[in-house]
Amino acid sequence: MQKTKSSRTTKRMRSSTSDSSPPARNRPTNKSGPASSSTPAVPEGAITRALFIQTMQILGAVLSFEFPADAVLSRHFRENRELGHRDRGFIAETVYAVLRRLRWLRRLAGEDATPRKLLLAWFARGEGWPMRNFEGLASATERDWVASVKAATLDEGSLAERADLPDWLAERLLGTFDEAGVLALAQGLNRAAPLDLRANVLKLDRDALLARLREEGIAAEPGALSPQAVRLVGKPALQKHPLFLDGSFEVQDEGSQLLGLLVQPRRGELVIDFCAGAGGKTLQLGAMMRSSGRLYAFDVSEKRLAKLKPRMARSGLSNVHPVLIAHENDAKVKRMVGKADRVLVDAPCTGLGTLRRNPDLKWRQSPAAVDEMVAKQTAILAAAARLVRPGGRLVYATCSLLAEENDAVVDAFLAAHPQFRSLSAQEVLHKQGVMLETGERLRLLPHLHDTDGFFAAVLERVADA
Ligand SMILES: C[S@@+](CC[C@H](N)C(=O)[O-])C[C@H]1O[C@@H](n2cnc3c(N)ncnc32)[C@H](O)[C@@H]1O
Repeated sequence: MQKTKSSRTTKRMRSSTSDSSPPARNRPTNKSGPASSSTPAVPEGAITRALFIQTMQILGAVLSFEFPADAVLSRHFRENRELGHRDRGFIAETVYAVLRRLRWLRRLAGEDATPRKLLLAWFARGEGWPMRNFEGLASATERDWVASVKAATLDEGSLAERADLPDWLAERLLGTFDEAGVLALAQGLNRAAPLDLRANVLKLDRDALLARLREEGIAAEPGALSPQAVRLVGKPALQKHPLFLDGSFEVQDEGSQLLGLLVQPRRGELVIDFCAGAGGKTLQLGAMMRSSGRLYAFDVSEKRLAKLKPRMARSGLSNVHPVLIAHENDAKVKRMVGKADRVLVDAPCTGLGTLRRNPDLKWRQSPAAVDEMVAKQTAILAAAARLVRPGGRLVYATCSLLAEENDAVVDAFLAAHPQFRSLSAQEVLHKQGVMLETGERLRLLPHLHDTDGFFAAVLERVADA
């Protein structure tokens, strides 16, 4: 991507897209910084031509859907270190906004609209810019087009169009929700996610973390669901904060924290996090075990496991053992058959519950990808189940919203494995003070719980099986 200099600067903001470090994206304020002698003046609330072009180029790269949007943005920011925090925030927010409302924007701008047109349509209708803001950015002909977009009215459209979802996804969701439910869910998924922290209970409890943050002027509230969660009021930069560096907290969605509570590991146990990735849940489980017993972090991705290492060092945990496996039936897995007190399968999935953070996923996923995931999930769950000792617990979880990846996988597993029975997720949570009315299986939804979308089932291997 071509490098361009921008001038939308001044106020300190930041944008990081890694899942293991504090994020994240900024809300654009539509207020330009003071014009310097080297930059042309822009109307109040508008942006410079350079920033417009840069945003358009990145949007073009993202809309090829070759790579995840957060990877494209991270790479661009790495390669353009001169870009200020405010400009980064503006670019990231704008690209994400267009991805969220892509279907609507294509209806306004034309199905084959270029990134440039989509961007102009977003500023005109999504941001509601006045015509004067387009003067330095668009030609006279384009400004006529912008005026027509501003005036356009659309018919009601199909459910998928109204929900800004691909047809196949809206159809699948109709298997679980009614039309109003799909629309409410889609609206929840189109909002930006808040920033949640998890107190590392090995070092301090949630209330102590909250007090320390507030002492330093960071506005925060206790999480509504997880007793380990702190929800920040804004999105301050925390990557260099002493409490982050000393492992007092990690960034973790509050909904994701409930999965750790469903595993409910105890001191001295042998616990396996079968799909540990960069260890978001491993670290939580390790702290709940008070760094005792043995906690194996399996994953097939060397790159993801490598990201766990610095997090382990910060966390102060000494009970975590990362293990790279080739596949779910690796000999390293087989050695653990029947030995584990608890196994978590945080399965690879379509990730559709995380659309607040990864809005491009809805355009990148497909029915074929769902089928592929279901086959993988089924195989991983069966392999992981073999590790559970009689009387031990198995938790299957995804951040998908699709019944195919959730209930259907668990139902098929239970039908084929009579030695396992279902436990009530609600009861497991209630016993830990989380008074969520979730029923037998945990279902978290952004528009209802203000968390990412999660599903989890708690299973137990019967004692004499
Ligand atoms: C949803 S992510 C896990 C996220 C992680 N638990 C966390 O909290 O950060 C799913 C993980 O499953 C891993 N995976 C994929 N196939 C696997 C397999 N056959 N066995 C074990 N892990 C696998 C992926 O590499 C990925 O890291």
